[in-house]
Amino acid sequence: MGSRVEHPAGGYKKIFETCQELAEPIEAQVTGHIPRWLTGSLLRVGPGLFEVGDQPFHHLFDGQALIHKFDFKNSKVTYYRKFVRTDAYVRAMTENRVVITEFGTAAYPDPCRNIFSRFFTYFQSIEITDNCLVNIYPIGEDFYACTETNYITKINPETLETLKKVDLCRYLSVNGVTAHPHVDKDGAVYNIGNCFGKNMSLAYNVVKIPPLQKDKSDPIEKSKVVVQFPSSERFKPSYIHSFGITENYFVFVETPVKINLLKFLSAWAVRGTNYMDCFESNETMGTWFHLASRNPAEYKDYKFRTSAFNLFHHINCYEDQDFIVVDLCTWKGFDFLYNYLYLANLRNNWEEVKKSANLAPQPEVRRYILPLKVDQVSSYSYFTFQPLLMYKEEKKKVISDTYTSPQTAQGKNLISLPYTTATAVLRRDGTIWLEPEVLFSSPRQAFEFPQINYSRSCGKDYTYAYGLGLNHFIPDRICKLNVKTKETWVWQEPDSYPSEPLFVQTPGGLEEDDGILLTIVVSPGAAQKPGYLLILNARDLSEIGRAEVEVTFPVTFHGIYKP
Ligand SMILES: CCCCCCCCCCCCCCCC(=O)OC/C=C(C)/C=C/C=C(C)/C=C/C1=C(C)CCCC1(C)C
Ligand SMILES: [Fe+2]
Repeated sequence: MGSRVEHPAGGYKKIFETCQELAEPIEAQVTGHIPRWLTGSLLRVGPGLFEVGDQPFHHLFDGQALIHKFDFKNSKVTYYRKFVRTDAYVRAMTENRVVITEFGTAAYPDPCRNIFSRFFTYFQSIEITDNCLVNIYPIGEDFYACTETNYITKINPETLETLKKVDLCRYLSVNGVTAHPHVDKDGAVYNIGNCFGKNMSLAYNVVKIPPLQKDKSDPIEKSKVVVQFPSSERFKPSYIHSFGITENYFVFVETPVKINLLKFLSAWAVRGTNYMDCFESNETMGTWFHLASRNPAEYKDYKFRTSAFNLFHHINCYEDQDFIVVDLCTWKGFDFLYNYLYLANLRNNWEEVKKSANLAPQPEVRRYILPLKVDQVSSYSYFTFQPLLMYKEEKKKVISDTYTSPQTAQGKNLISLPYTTATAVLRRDGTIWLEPEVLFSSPRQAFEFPQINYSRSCGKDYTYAYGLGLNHFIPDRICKLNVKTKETWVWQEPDSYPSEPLFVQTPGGLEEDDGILLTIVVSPGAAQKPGYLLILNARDLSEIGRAEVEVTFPVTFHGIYKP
């Protein structure tokens, strides 16, 4: 699955270019075939406008949200796209400048206003962005586009019109939530977000938006916090991009990528800095795993620790006997990966792109296993927990802190599942040190933007994960990974740049991988049309069909298939 493909022509630069929205849907030219049962829409979102007037956006996560839609009906395919009319977009268009600060681009006060009015604007409270470029998810019968702040934007999934902006802070005690909620079979939506409470008390809140109400009222109005995870540091919550859920547990991985709240609340408002300026790495804490039970919703005070990594995407988690299996797309080390995702880096020539990726954290798909039965040992282990300071020398410390005794499980591997090499070792200070089993690793070749057969396998034992292959950050292949055998499959074509593959199950399909993958591909080479929707057989990644259009697509992050 590790790609050896090179991109000297730099065709990937196309996916970081501004495009126009469409006045109406365009019909695509189909080759191969479109399964007759595929009747629905593929909705995806990403940045579509990378500059306003003469002001460029600097970071991959700054461009203004553009929604893409492929409709499938009677084996015909149409394509449509529209910018979301967020406040960030509408005000930028109106004033022809960046008005709301984005992730890596600060907005400056209107130069036309006089010096006194500009001075006061500097001290106004921070205007949080509603630029919903990351994902789309259902709540009740509605669809929302989102970023990771407290604002989500309701859209019409047919016309792509923007319907309303919702401030989650009005209903929930959170400052933002992830763009990766879990949606239960009954339609309940679970998510997690930072909560900066009274007296600067910090926590991570798991929230639940209930399913569609009998009286058809808006489920968001009935949303509530179900459980809280504590923060490892008083003023510095960790950045969270996704979380895990099993039948009975929530899994939260607290990484060393920290948001410095003091910087966020003070410096930014005064000096016109941006979100990226508020991040820092904790070089000593490593990574902490947390668990909470779902019913009753209760935090479980295990102290699972491992070495430092960045985490954006959980693949899946499940319970097996007295263990929780947690599969993750990790990036090794505490250096924040987003530091390497400035557009200037990604738009560089291929040799430069490779140089920069060589300096960044390296990707690895890992399986961690959390033992649930550690009570009998913790009762007589020395359990006054102190933050560990010596993670740099972790291996040495594991040896000196642990000892094997006939009465306790200290120093022994607590994992007894026969199929894994992952370990969990109880240490004298009461922490449980985890070492992963590596499911996939290849230098600077990431298996990212993971997907599974979600309706069948989320939170359950499973076999297959699908993902986008990143070659020095450039998306150039679609991958499938058997998480049990580590067997891999790849779809790849020269000078072609695909997106996250969404799995759609074949109606009545019996096997976990009975289905198709939908991905949108940019192919700027002259010999073909510049963009297409690609349908792959999820069994072996062979091509079933493609629907080509005369336009390219800027990068998209996530999306959904709406049957
Ligand atoms: C698809 C191909 C991509 C090509 C290159 C990609 C390389 C990618 C490497 C893999 C990892 C990818 C992770 C993708 C993550 C993603 O989609 O991130 C988008 C995240 C965004 C836009 C986050 C916005 C967060 C904000 C604005 C947070 C704001 C806040 C704070 C920082 C502190 C206070 C609270 C608040 C306001 C929520
Ligand atoms: Fe994501």
